[in-house]
Formats: sequence, C-alpha cells, structure tokens
Amino acid sequence: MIETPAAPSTLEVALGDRSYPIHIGPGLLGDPQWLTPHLAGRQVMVVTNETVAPLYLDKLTQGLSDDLEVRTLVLPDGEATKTLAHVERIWDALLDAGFNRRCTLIALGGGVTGDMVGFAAACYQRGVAFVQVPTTLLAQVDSSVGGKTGVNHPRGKNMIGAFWQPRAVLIDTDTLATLPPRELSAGLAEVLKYGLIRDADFLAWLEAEMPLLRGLDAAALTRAIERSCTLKAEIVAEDETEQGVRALLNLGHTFGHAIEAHQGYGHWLHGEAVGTGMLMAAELSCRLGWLSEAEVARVRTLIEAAGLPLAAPAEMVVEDFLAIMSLDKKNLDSRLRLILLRTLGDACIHDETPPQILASLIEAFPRR
Ligand SMILES: NC(=O)c1ccc[n+]([C@@H]2O[C@H](COP(=O)([O-])OP(=O)(O)OC[C@H]3O[C@@H](n4cnc5c(N)ncnc54)[C@H](O)[C@@H]3O)[C@@H](O)[C@H]2O)c1
Ligand SMILES: O=C(O)C(=O)C[C@@H](O)[C@H](O)[C@H](O)COP(=O)(O)O
Ligand SMILES: [Zn+2]
Repeated sequence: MIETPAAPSTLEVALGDRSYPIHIGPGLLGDPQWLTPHLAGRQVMVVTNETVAPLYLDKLTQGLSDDLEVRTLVLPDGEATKTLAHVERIWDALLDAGFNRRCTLIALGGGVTGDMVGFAAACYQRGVAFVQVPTTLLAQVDSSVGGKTGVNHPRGKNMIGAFWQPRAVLIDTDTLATLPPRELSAGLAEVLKYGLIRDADFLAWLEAEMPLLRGLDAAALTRAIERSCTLKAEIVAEDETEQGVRALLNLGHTFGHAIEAHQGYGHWLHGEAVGTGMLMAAELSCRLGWLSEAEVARVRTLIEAAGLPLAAPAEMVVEDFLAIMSLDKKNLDSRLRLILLRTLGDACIHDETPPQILASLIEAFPRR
C-alpha cells in the first residue's frame, strides 16, 4: 500500500501584529509556497553551515522564483562558532550584496544557525525580516520558536543577544532522516522538558513512545514536534520577554549551561547538558520535599531512555558549577533563581534554595 504523505499542520505564535505561523510537515523545503509569503522584498540571504548545505541548500533555493535576488552564505559548523565573529560574517555578506532593510534572512540548520541568523537580523540596519527553517529536532521543537537570538560568551551561554521574532517557522520533518542519533537524543531532551514543566499526559506518552521516537518514526516525531511547539507557542505568547512564566522553559538549563561553558562550547551538546541538568533539578526538587524518589526515578529512566547522559563531567567541582551559575541570566539581585519541579508536569521558579542543600546535591551527583 502506498502511504499518503500527511498534510502539513499549522500553529500560530500569537503576538499581535508580530504573530507568525509554524508550519510542520514533510516536503516543505522543496515547495516555495511555504516560504514566499514571508519574504519582505526581493533580497533573500540563506545562511546555513557546511554540514547542512550539501544536504538541503539546493532543495530550499531551487524552487524560488527567478525574480528574487537569492544569495547564500555557508558558515562553519558547531557550537564553538556561535560567536560575534561569525555573526559579523553574516553582516559582511549582507553589505557585500548591498542588501537593504527589505531583505529577508533565512536560517537553514540547527539552533546554532538559527540563534546567530536571528541575532544578525535583529541588528542589521536596526532590524530586518528573518525566517526559521530548522533542520534538527532540537531546533524544530524549541530554538526556532520564540525569538530568543544571540551568541555565547566564554563566561556564559547566550550572554549577548536580543528578542527578535521570525516571520515564520518552516519545519520540514523529512530533514530528520539525516540527523545523527546523538543529535536526535539532544533534541529529545527539550521535548522531555515540555512534559516535565507543563504536561504530565505528554510525559506519559513520551515514556511509551520513546523507542519509536528514537527509531525516527515519522508519525511519532511529528506528534512530538506539534505538541512541543504548541506548548512553547503558548508560553511565548503569554510572556515574550521572560518576565515570568517563560523562565520555566529553562528547566535544567542553569546546571546545563554551566556544564557547556565549563567544558568548552561543543564538547557537551546543549541537549545533553540540559538532560543532565534536568535530572539535577529533579533531584534537588526531591531534596526540597517536592518530588518523590519514585518520580525522580521516572525522570532518570526517561533521560536514559532518550540516550542522554546521567552524570556530570568528572572534573567539575561544586565551585565550578556555582561560579558559572552565579552569572545566570535568570538571577535577580544576586539571588540564584532555579526552575524546579513541584510534581511531574508542574514547574516553578524558586529563589530560596538553601546554599548547603544545593552544594550537597551537586557534590553527591554522579560524575563520569
Ligand atoms: N533560541 C532558543 O530559544 C534556543 C532553544 C534551545 C536551544 N538553543 C540553542 O540551540 C543550539 C543547539 O541547537 P542544535 O542542537 O540544533 O545544534 P546545532 O545547530 O549545532 O546542530 C547540531 C548538528 O546537527 C547538524 N545538522 C543540522 N541539521 C541536520 C540534518 N538535518 N541532518 C544532519 N545533520 C544536521 C548541524 O550541522 C550540527 O552539526 C545551542 O546553541 C542552544 O543554546 C536556542
Ligand atoms: O525559549 C526559551 O525561553 C528557552 O529558555 C528555551 C531554552 O531551551 C533555550 O536553550 C534558550 O536559548 C535558553 O535561553 P537563555 O535565556 O537561558 O539563554
Ligand atoms: Zn535549551
């Protein structure tokens, strides 16, 4: 029997006159009808990297109308390239091409590309249009939605950036076919995050479907992407610039960002560090009397089932964690603000963790 390809679904990020669609489905890359309505003018710059370009760049550009002035820029790959120097290369390319305020940048790739291109768009001539075309699971479920853009600083993740929303997010689920298993697991960390912070039923579904998800089952992945984007779009619509509820999307990130910065960007994948960080947050929530041992065990089992690490880097001592965490962007008035779990599916912002409980949790957490 020939399977009919599923029709794309569309969600909305509701932000008034800056609202935008998230289209999700197979075959979107090769069909210009999804991209063309979101172009601000004739000038289009597609930015990607040297891994994604040979896989998908032609597919994206081939169908575009000859009336458009399409330029491409291929950057090097990796988290270590998420720097101002590489954003400058985007600005240089735009100036070389003589692009004006009605140009549109297209971010084709994972979260590193999307964060940098979004930041380049936020600043070029004080702000131009951009479209997210995410090709990793992580970017499809998280980084392409919500307008957090920016680059890393050696002392902290995403320390330099801007909120700048895309005109549209085009999620071609076919691109996941080429994603390495380690990157798939990294994306699953952010998927688990949504279940943990806001949707216990989704979490239970993920527990049941994890083998299908890791086996690249198209229907299961599409459902996971749709549910993740729905939850993220709701949160972003409620709190675009993280004055409140949006901080819950940072579950596991205070610990995770410390691991990424300490280890040198790219040694641990963002999703891996978030996976371990979520386990640390769950264990801390248990020490504070909120989660039961059985609930923490469920979190550990899920993180392991997703193929994510259950132990922090061997050489990272308590002081290493605390020094980097003290610079976290969520902190206010020198108080550490952590995202913790009251129960599975219900997260909160907490700024009263006794320092000795935090230190002993980090000390006791397994190392690898
Ligand atoms: N802006 C946000 O809201 C937000 C949310 C989550 C994460 N992030 C950021 O996103 C970044 C992580 O994103 P990521 O995990 O996508 O990493 P990434 O962009 O480095 O992509 C991971 C790897 O997969 C490759 N790749 C991309 N698509 C592919 C495909 N279809 N087939 C084969 N290989 C492919 C990339 O070239 C790269 O080597 C981090 O910098 C993180 O801080 C931002
Ligand atoms: O969209 C958000 O808000 C998030 O926090 C999503 C996170 O998964 C993502 O890693 C984000 O880049 C972290 O933001 P930061 O403000 O902690 O740097
Ligand atoms: Zn993240």
